Amino acid sequence: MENIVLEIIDIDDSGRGVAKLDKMIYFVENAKYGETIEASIIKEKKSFIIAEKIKTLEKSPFIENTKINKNQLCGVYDLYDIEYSKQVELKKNNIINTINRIAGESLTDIKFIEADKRYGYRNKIELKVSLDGKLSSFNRNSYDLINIENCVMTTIEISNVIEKLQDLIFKHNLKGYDSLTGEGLLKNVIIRSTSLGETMGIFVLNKEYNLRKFYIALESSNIFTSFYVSINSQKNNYKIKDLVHVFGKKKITEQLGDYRFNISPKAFFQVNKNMSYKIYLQSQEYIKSLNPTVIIDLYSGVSTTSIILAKCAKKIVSVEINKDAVKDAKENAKLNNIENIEWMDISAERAIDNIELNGENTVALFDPPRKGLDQNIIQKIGESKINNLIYISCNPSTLARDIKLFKEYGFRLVEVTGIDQFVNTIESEVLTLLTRD
Ligand SMILES: C[S@@+](CC[C@H](N)C(=O)[O-])C[C@H]1O[C@@H](n2cnc3c(N)ncnc32)[C@H](O)[C@@H]1O
Repeated sequence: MENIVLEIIDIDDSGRGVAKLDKMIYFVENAKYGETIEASIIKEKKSFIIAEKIKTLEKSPFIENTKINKNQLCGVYDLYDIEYSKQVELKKNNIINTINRIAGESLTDIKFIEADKRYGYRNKIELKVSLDGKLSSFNRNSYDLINIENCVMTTIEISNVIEKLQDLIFKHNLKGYDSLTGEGLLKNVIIRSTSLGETMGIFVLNKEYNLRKFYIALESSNIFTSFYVSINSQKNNYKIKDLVHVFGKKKITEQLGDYRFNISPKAFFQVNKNMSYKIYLQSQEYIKSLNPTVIIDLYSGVSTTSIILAKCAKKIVSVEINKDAVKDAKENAKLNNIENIEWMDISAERAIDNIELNGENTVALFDPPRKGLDQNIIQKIGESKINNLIYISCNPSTLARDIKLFKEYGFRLVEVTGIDQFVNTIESEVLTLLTRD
């Protein structure tokens, strides 16, 4: 089949370039927004075609000369060299089009809170290690490793850790891990930082191994405030299993406005400190306009939202499945002198059957993982007396699906706010307010 010429007019949710030709939609990996390419067809479906980029014919007019190379990205940042105003336009359109298409809305514009920093914002990173000990990151959708030089998207604290940690790994001859053979030692290096200058490190090892000398050197280098190790021998599984605390503090502390939060290694915390605070402040604005008696905070993590909203209601019910996060949350409430939160350390799906949903003036707030809400939760809320919902999401598609379902129970979409939490990627955080009479 002959190659075709495509102009990339959009970027989809998973970062692929989107083109239209003869009324057909094309998706192309690694295509830049705004460029014209030569491509070959890989797979033809009824309503779309997957194509492969052969070469760039005309460069995108939106590309900036950032001088950043792929060894400095340390992850997938499809928009890293696209000018910021275009990134904002793409993200806004992505949110608007997704909600209109899936939830049947007709939005023409939404509020969008732009990022305060283009680089140096990520407070968490996961790195892999090649067999010769080089800190690396996975290439998109594969186990291929890209050796890293430094990471332009991470906080300065994490960049400093990476530089010193690499030296120590080389000095002690630590072996990484080979995904093909399943051999080696150091599989995954997770690094977190906070704006108070604290850092946490977690090594995921392929097997038990005596690293005493390395740990002593690591501790005396003062790279990490807190350090843990986990063993996971399952082939190509890089996740944290049981954790062993090796040295330093057990938790690190972050500050948002006047609030402080202790975070344990398995607990979730938003990856962009400044922008996440804006999410919480926007939620607070919505809550203040609703003036509820009770707030039900489902998927509450270390209760960041519950604590920031605590003074706006008589009682908060905070629901989170991760028991470590709930322990942190209880400690965090004390740390911030908050006394009106009740916790449930079970799944939201189970909790929804045990929470009073028909009390006076209750608002439900959701902040689920990417897969969105369970149908049972939507049904229980839909059949309850709750008339106001705040839904925070990092995935516009599942958010839109759930909005559509809430609309069947009489809710209407009042406001949508996009927040640029994941700068230089197509992803955004989206905050919505839904109400019914
Ligand atoms: C996107 S995070 C939001 C956390 C918190 N609202 C924040 O802003 O930091 C989603 C949280 O949901 C929790 N989670 C995942 N599945 C859950 C479930 N089925 N029930 C309750 N919590 C769940 C995760 O552990 C995580 O803490």
